[in-house]
Amino acid sequence: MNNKTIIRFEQVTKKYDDDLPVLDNVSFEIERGKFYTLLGPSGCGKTTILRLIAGFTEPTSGTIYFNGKNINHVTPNKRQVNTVFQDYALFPHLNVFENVAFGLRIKKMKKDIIEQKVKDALRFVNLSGYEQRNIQEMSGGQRQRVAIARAIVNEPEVLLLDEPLSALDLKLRTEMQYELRELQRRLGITFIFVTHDQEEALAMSDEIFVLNKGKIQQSGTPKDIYDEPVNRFVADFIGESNIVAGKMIQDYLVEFVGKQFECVDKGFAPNEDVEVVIRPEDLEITTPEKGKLKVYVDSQLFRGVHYEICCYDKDGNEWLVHSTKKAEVGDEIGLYFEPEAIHVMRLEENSRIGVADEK
Ligand SMILES: Nc1ncnc2c1ncn2[C@@H]1O[C@H](COP(=O)(O)OP(=O)(O)OP(=O)(O)O)[C@@H](O)[C@H]1O
Repeated sequence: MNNKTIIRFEQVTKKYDDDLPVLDNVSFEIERGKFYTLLGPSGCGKTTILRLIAGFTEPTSGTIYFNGKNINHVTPNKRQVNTVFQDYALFPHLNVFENVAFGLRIKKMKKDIIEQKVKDALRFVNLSGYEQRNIQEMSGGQRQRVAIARAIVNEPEVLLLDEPLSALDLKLRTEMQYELRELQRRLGITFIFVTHDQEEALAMSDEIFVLNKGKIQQSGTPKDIYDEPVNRFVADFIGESNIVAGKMIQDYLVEFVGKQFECVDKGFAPNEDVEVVIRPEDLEITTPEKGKLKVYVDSQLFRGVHYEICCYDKDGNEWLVHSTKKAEVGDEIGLYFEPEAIHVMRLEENSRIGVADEK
């Protein structure tokens, strides 16, 4: 554990009933002052991780540390953590000021201190002047900000955000993404943000944990995860990918679709069966002779910035290409790619599931 670590999960398992675990022996570290995102499909255990951090539920086994102390049995109100819920959970009968002041009143703080703290929190979320408004008179985006103000007024060390943008329309959602990111920078505290939207995760985070079936599949910066997915699940879930079966002949040489290609990967067993990922934007359309692969154009869609071209090789593998060049349906074309565009992954069953587990 390094001295930046604020939260640590050590072999945490959570079972609700006698069912399969919702979280299965998960270990990871969260550092102070960074923006983390838990990303994964519905039911993968994201909210359960937040609930464990907040103290709304306890692990079935394993240990959760906060600032180096075991907090397994510490009640939620004793944790330096606040949560912003998906539905904001605001009190409809209280005005903006009283919503934000609620927790401070329960703590029996002095009136003038409460006033100062609420004012500061509302200023942070650009809602100065809205103190007396009814919650019903606030828009979706404004309610969202009240919910954030109510959480940060307690000066938590960690703010947990459970899909806080999912109720907003696309335009407002994008605006709030910028706002949240900026707010995290200004506050300098740790944000742990839950989403199932991969674009949102890539745009906002310092670090992403990709979860599936109660396990962390991969953790890293958005670029790490996009450029070097460790397995098929991550490659498929993050962005669009072409994934084909291959064989790692030796270091820096991989075979797929019956041909051998130079690549930048190493450390596999000789002739190890692998999966190969190439992103659609890393494929360049050429004449059939100049390409590294020959494919037939099956269909094409104009997507505004690029054409999305669907092709097939002689083995029947589908190749999706994003290109500013147009292709003709039915034509044979070449596909060119650099060695760096090839990402070699171990097969799912052997893959380094839970890179974070190894820390
Ligand atoms: N209180 C509970 N009792 C029993 N099962 C639960 C409970 N809470 C969650 N689960 C189950 O645990 C699994 C993980 O749930 P969790 O809410 O952590 O997933 P999630 O990744 O946040 O999903 P979503 O994106 O749909 O919110 C699901 O199968 C869910 O049905």
